[in-house]
Order: sequence, then structure tokens, then C-alpha cells
Amino acid sequence: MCLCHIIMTYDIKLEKLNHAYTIYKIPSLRIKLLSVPHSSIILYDYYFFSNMASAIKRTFSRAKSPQLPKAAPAIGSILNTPSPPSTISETPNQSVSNSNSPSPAPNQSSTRQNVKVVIRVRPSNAVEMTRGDTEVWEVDNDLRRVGLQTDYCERYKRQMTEYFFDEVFTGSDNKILFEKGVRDTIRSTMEGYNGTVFAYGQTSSGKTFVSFNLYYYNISIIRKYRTNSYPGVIPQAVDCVFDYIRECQEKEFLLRVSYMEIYNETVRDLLSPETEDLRIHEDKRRGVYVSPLKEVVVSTPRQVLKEIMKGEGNRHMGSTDWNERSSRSHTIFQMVIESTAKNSSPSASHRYHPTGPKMSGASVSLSVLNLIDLAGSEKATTSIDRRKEGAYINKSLLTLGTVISKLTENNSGGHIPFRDSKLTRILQNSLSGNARVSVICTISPSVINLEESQNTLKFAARVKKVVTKAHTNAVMDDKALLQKYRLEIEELKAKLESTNISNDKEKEAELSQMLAQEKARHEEQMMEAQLVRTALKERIDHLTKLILNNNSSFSGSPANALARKALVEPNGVDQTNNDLTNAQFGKQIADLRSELNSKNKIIEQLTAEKSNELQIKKELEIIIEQQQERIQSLENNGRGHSRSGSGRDFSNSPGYSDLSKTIKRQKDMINELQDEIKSKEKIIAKQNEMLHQAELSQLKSKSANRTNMENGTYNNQVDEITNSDDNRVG
Ligand SMILES: Nc1ncnc2c1ncn2[C@@H]1O[C@H](COP(=O)(O)OP(=O)(O)OP(=O)(O)O)[C@@H](O)[C@H]1O
Repeated sequence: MCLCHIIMTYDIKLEKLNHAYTIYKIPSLRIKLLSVPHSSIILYDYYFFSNMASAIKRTFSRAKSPQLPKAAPAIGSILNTPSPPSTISETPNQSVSNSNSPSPAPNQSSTRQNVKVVIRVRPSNAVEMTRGDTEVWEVDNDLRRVGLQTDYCERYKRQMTEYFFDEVFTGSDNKILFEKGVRDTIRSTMEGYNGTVFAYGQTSSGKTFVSFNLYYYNISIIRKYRTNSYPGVIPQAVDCVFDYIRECQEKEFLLRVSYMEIYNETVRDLLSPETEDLRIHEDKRRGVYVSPLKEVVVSTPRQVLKEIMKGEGNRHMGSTDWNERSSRSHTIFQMVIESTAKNSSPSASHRYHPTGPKMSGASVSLSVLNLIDLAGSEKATTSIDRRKEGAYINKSLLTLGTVISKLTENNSGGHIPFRDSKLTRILQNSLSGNARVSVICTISPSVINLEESQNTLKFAARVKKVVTKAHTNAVMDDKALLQKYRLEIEELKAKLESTNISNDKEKEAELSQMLAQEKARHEEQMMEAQLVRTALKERIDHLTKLILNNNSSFSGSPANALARKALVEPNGVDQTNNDLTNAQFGKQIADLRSELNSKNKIIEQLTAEKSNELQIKKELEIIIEQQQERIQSLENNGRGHSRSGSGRDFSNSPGYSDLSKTIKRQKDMINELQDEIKSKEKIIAKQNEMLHQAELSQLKSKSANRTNMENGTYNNQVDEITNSDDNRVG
């Protein structure tokens, strides 16, 4: 048997040699020493080497050692260094048993389980390094032990303090921390148990680094998440959830997320910061919950991270004396997971019926995952605002501590002050039993923070004693979103089925679709024809109006009006001539109109001539009348003279005979004029008759062309026109 020493050395201040690490006895191996020149190692590399050491150990243990001891012996004993003078060992029963036996498999249902507690001692930060702070904590991954360094205890005569937890880590590797400390809790949640993960520790101890690792994510660079070396627990949990869903063959899931913060004892919705008056409620079914709280249904990890980033943008952060970007509020990122068996459609009796009520369906499992980043406890700070925030933070953390103590003290249902702070009230479900809980406690390595770190470790040891008994939450609940969506899908499927029962029905549907298309096409054509008709009607109306303006006698005649109507609507209804094309029809109408127009013009002319001659006739008649009066008076005068004894007879005088001749001539002229007027009247009458005949013949030829025209109406109209004795000239 030979001794294999793997010794990791690093010098954080580049001055002194610090730790001697894990030493194993590994048979048949001759590695004596792996020494690292201190000046070439930076802090980051230290963790790499530290992890490498673990990897080497694991490899050796698998390859060479049939049985590596589960817990390596204490460092001092192997190095044969004297044991510390005295030791306070926080190894509660549960804690010890838990650290030595693996946590129960997550698929065990309703088993009593201790809260899983993980410790992370972060590396010294720049300030601590610059100050040259001594690192006081030593961590043994295998022993799952964190304790004060022996050197330090000896030098400063301090009591040796050591704690044992489920997992202890140093460095920055969040992946291994997640794998060992959190993964089971997340997977339990996917199986229907409530789960809660929270980070606890003093300000600047690395809670946010372990939960979010915001320094590597910021809102605009979610994409970088995949390449980030230290994704926090929350993004890893999100990945774990979706990995689980991908792997799970038999279930389907629905996820919704919400994100809230407790700032100065006020609950705020980080996804909907404008929402006011968020309250904590409690009912038997849901336990303690916050409302109204915005919930977003999510279907990809990216979507979840986007929501987280959105919420982070609204979170209260501030610069403290210890942390440039300190979380000034507790945040709770909540994911509700609904799941149901993949082929579990609503039972037969509950199937959708179009007329029936909507019924409950298959059982849905509903679990809630809380991922919590607590604000850090802190000592007095210089800023007034920070001091107020700090007071609220410290008070709520104190209450959390008290609640945990009470839970571990009696476990018997005595009064536990959950209601003393919003934080403990919201965590009530998780802490009081029905949840699997992982707590990550973070501490600073520096001696400056020794007291705070010890408090954190004491808190961690108390939490470790809390026993929970989670059970799966199956609900037959229409309110479960998954169930609602399922029912809706069922309804839609049923509707689809009812319209698509058999092939015949399919064909029928096809036919009716074709018919519908044909109908639509026909309607389209009708519409087009209608448009042409309307255009023609408008044109006719327009022309008719022009005729009305130019020839009032045509428009004034009822027969003409009827004829005009018949031209447009020969059936009394608006009917298209099926034999004549629209263009032919239009042309005929135009020809007729122009023919009628020219006839009307002739009539107008004749009428004007007639009235002119009538006027001449009238004037001649007046002249004749005057002449006759003169003759009469002349005759009377002649007769009077002769009677009076003058004995004169003018009838034989030349003046009298001239006058008589003139009168006769004028009378002849009048007679001639009268004859002429009569002949003009005859011509007008004839023209009117011709005009009338032209109208009739036009209508009749149109009538002949309408083969499918209904009998009666049109002919009646023609008869009406024929019989109508309207007021024609003459
Ligand atoms: N394990 C780690 N490895 C490397 N750097 C770390 C680690 N933990 C914390 N840090 C760094 O330390 C600083 C403080 O960490 P963080 O903000 O996570 O502390 P916190 O406990 O959340 O503080 P607060 O309560 O004030 O919000 C950050 O710059 C962070 O990057």
C-alpha cells in the first residue's frame, strides 16, 4: 500500500502557501505530490484545480479503489497534526444521517424528509483580497464538512467549530452545486410535489451569484446563458424542468410563471409592477398564495428566462457598503406545474357533449416550485435608505430564523409565527410540511465576516433539522389550466368529429364545398351583370333626362313615359334581354332616340311655321274686317245720300269697285292661308303619327327579340301605348 498525496496549493495574496488538501490512500498508485507554483495560479484557476482534484479522486476511486471511504478521515488525523483543543460539532442526528446516506429518491411519495442544506463558501472577493483578509473556513466536500481552520483556531485560541451538511462547496461552480444540492428537488416538483429552493446568507456572500448569477446574464444577453460557465440555480432549474418534460413520455405539462418581491414588507408583482395592493390569501385547497399576481404561461426555457429578466429589471437593487449591486428585496420566482397522463382524456361520462354542461376531466397534478433569492442580512450601514431597507430585511430574516427554530423545537403544531413577516407567510406552505426544500447557505471566507458566517451556519444547521412530508397534489379541477385547455381541445375535436364522421360525410362536405364555390362564382357573375345593367340604366336615365330637357312634350306624355319605362323595364321588373347583348340593346335605344329626336325637330319646325301662318291669317282677317267695315260705311253713306235726295249711288263709282276688288283679293288670300294652315296641320299630324309608329315599331321589334320574356306585361304596355290617345299636336 502506498500513500498518494494530492496537494493543491495556491496563494490568494501571492504571498503565502495556504491549504493542504485531500489526501487518500490509494493502493498501487505512486503519485506523491502535485505541486503548483503559486505565482502562476489565479483565483479562478484555483477552483479549476480544486475541481480537478475531485475529478482525479473520483476517477481513481472508480478505476483503482474498490471501496473508497465515504467520508475521508479528518484532515488532521491523516496528517498526524494534533487535534484542535476543543470542538463544537453541529451534527444533529438528521444532519449526520442525511449526510451519510443519500437523500431519498425524488419519486418516493409522501416520505418524511429533512430540508436539504447546501453550504457554499465563496472565494475571497477583490476587496477582501486587497485588504488581505484571512480566510478562516475550510471545506471538505467528501466529509460534507465546513469548519474553522485549525490553524486559525490554534493561533487565536478559538474553539474549533465544524458543521456537517448535505453538501458543502467552495468556488464558483454552480453546476455541481445544482446537481448535488438542488436537482432532486426540482425533479420532485415535476413529479407533483411542491418544491422550494432558497439562498440564505449575509449581504455579499454570493446568494444572487448562486441563484441567478446576474453578472453573467443581463437582460439583453440571455443568449449568453448557454455559454456562461456559472449559470445560477434558477436558470439551471428552468433547464431541468424542460429536460424533464422532454424525457417524460407518459405525461403532458402546462407551466405558468410569476415573479414577486417583498420590499420593505410590501409584496410587489415584478412582472406587472403597476399592480397594486397584492395580498396574501389562504384557502384549504391552495394553501397560502398571493393575489392578484400576473401569471404567464410559458413553453420554452427562453421564454421563462425572458420573464425572469423582465422581473429582474423591476427589482429593487442598490449599492451597499458591502455589495455594489445588492438585492434589497426578497424575490420569489414561482413556477406552477400542471401535469396529467398523456392519453388521459376526460372520462366517458365526462366527455364533451355539444348541448351538455362542461364537465370535469382527468386528474391533474398541480405543484408549485418556489425559487427564492433572499436579501442579505447586514450590519449597520451608512446610507439612511439602506438602513431602513436593512431593518426590514433583518426583521424578516429574524422571523424566518424564529420560525425555523420553532419548527425544529416542537414539530408539534404549537404557535409558529408565520404571520410575523410576509416572507415567512409566503414560505409557510413550504416550511410547514408539504414541500421538498433545498436551502443554499452562502458565506464569505473572510475573518471579517466570521460572526455573520457563523450565524448563517447556525441557521443552516437549524433548517437542516426541519422535517417536511411532501405529498403529491392531484386535483380534479376545471380551474387547472391544463384541464381547461384539454377540455377545450376535446370540445373542438368533438365538433370536428361531428362534421366529419365518415367518408360519405367527407364527400358530402366536399360537394357542398364545391356547390358553395359554384354559388359564389354565380353570384359574382350576377353581380357583374347587375353592375352592367345599372350602368346602362344610368346611361338611359341620363339620355332620357336630356330628351326631357330638350323636348318636354315627349316627356310630358304618359304614353311616352310608359314607353320609356317599357324600354328600360319591359316586364315591369328590371329584366335583361337575354337575346340581345347589352351593347346591341344600347345601340338600338340610341338609334331610336336619335330618330325620335329628328322627328321631333321636324314637328317643331312645322309647328313654328303653322303658328307663323296662323299669325298672318289673323292679321289678314283683321285687315279684311277693317276693309269690310269701311265698305259697309261707304255703302251706308251712298244709300243715305240717295235717300236724302241727293240721288247719288256710289256702288257704281270707280273707288267703290276698287275697294271691292281689294277686299275680294284679301278674302282670297285669307282663304289660301287657311288652306295652307290646314295642310301644315295635316303634315304635323302625319309626322306625329310617324313618330308614334316609330316608337311602336321599335318596341315591337324589341318584343320579338325577347324570346324568353314573360307574356303579357310587355304586350300590354305596347297596347297601352297604341291605344293611348295622348295630347299629340293636331
Ligand atoms: N462563488 C462565487 N464565485 C465568484 N464570485 C462570487 C461568488 N459568489 C459571489 N461572488 C461575487 O461576489 C459579489 C457579491 O455576490 P452577490 O451579489 O451574489 O451577493 P448577495 O449575497 O446576493 O448579496 P446581497 O444580499 O447584498 O444581494 C458579486 O460580485 C459576485 O459576483
